[in-house]
Amino acid sequence: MPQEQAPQNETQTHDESYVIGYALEPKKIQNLIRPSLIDHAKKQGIHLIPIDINKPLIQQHPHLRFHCIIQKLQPKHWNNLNFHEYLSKHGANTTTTTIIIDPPHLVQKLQNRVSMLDSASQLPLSLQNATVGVPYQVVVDDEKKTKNSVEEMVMGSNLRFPVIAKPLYADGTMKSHELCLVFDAQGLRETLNKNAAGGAATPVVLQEFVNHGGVVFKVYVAGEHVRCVKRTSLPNIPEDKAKAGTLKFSQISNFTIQDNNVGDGANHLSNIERAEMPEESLIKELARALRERTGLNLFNIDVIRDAKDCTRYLVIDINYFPGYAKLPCYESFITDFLLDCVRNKAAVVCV
Ligand SMILES: Nc1ncnc2c1ncn2[C@@H]1O[C@H](COP(=O)(O)OP(=O)(O)OP(=O)(O)O)[C@@H](O)[C@H]1O
Ligand SMILES: O=P(O)(O)O[C@H]1[C@H](OP(=O)(O)O)[C@@H](OP(=O)(O)O)[C@@H](O)[C@@H](O)[C@@H]1OP(=O)(O)O
Ligand SMILES: [Mg+2]
Ligand SMILES: [Mg+2]
Repeated sequence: MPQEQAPQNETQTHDESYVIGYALEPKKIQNLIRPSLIDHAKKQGIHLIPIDINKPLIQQHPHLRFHCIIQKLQPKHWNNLNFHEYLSKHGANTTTTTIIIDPPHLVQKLQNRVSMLDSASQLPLSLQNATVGVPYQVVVDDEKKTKNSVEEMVMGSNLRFPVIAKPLYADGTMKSHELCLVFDAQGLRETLNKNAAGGAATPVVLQEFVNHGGVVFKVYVAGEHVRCVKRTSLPNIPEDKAKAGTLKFSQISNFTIQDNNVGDGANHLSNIERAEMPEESLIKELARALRERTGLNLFNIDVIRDAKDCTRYLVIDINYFPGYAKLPCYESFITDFLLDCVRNKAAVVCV
């Protein structure tokens, strides 16, 4: 359907026909809004319409009434679009409500690796004897770096090497995904002193590295819909094999076994194949609890399982609006969520 043309029943008459806008950056559109999704959604009465993220929404698609809008936006785009102006015309206090999925102030909490994990700490979850927690972590900012020696930082906390240094701000930039495994005090000194061109400069979080068998469980959440998949992770670091210095890496869970710089390819494949999935009830409870804690609908949770204690799960990362297209049959996963939003508006938290 050309962008300017409204779906035939655009003036909202047919119960089973809905207009969903997507306000996304070009890369996300390319990854997510594939013809297979557009076709599948259309068969369920959902028309997916692109929204230009660089101009006010009120100036776009004058003949369309959006039932719902999904978005992953930088603040400047949020300002450009001026949803508030649009909502004052089509918002909650009018008869033609448009719902915008997930408010930016809640999404922002996932863009800081401290507030992100706060939502996952002390979860009241203990199913089949399994517990879910977060790794121990400390923040090092410029002030702390100047005032304390590396030895003081480590000795003064419960941190033990190896640690992972992660940029504090997980704001979607390439830099925010540049992580560093740090094996000793010298490695930490180097990591903290890197300049802008050299990776993890402050502010960073230093997070306890937990051996977990080289597999990360990615739990994708879209409202009440939940799917868990296994992906590549860092291999175990044997305690008796002392390593020194640092190892930089980025977005390792996207690596396949063809990527030859992640340990031994064959071992990784079998690690992933062999790893048992967490109990479904645990995954569902975790997703439900984090939906409640974060107030968000669209996110994924990276979870690892302690290699020493298979009942101990740890949330290490939460991402807003992740790469759903990596899920098998993601088309129905996304469409079912959108149908829930438009049919049962009370079930979603929105702007
Ligand atoms: N505390 C930890 N212990 C062991 N491994 C970890 C830990 N934290 C992260 N990792 C490994 O590093 C990878 C990247 O870490 P993390 O998910 O925090 O980074 P990210 O850049 O935010 O990732 P994403 O691409 O999912 O947004 C994880 O998938 C996991 O393999
Ligand atoms: O597409 P985007 O730019 O949103 O990238 C997201 C990426 O999806 P993609 O790999 O399909 O691109 C996600 O991968 P999975 O967890 O689903 O594996 C994850 O890395 C997010 O953290 C990224 O969002 P960011 O943190 O950078 O905002
Ligand atoms: Mg991650
Ligand atoms: Mg992340």
